[in-house]
Amino acid sequence: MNETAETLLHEARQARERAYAPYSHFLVGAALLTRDGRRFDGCNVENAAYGLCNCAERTALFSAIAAGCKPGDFAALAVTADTPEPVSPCGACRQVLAELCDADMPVWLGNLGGKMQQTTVADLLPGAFRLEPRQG
Ligand SMILES: O=c1ccn([C@H]2C[C@H](O)[C@@H](CO)O2)c(=O)[nH]1
Ligand SMILES: [Zn+2]
Repeated sequence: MNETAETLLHEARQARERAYAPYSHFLVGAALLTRDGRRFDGCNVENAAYGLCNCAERTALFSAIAAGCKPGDFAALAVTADTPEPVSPCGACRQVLAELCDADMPVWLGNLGGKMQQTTVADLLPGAFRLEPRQG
């Protein structure tokens, strides 16, 4: 595992501890790195109206956008949860990743046991729907 992946997964694990998940009790953390070296963390935030639950990945991406980042500004994302295998992002997050991140952006998926799987945005959602095509 490279140093950036290790650092980002460590931050994702810390962000996971801030998850608000009283309904599923499934805590997830994410850490997003921008090309200019900034970091944005995310955790899942649930709601009694279950459809409003927001995943860790989207929390990180949306807070980066809210801070002024633009699509394509991102270099890598790490996500972790307490799963037997590296956590697998949901379809909604894959769609948001496909819109905001470059197709070849690395995504590091981890678990608390230290397993790690490297993938990319395009591998997570091949043939993603887009109104304005980006590469991939
Ligand atoms: O990759 C994932 C998968 C699930 N969740 C959240 C959504 C919900 O709060 C809880 C159970 O699905 O986990 C994430 O944050 N990221
Ligand atoms: Zn999701």
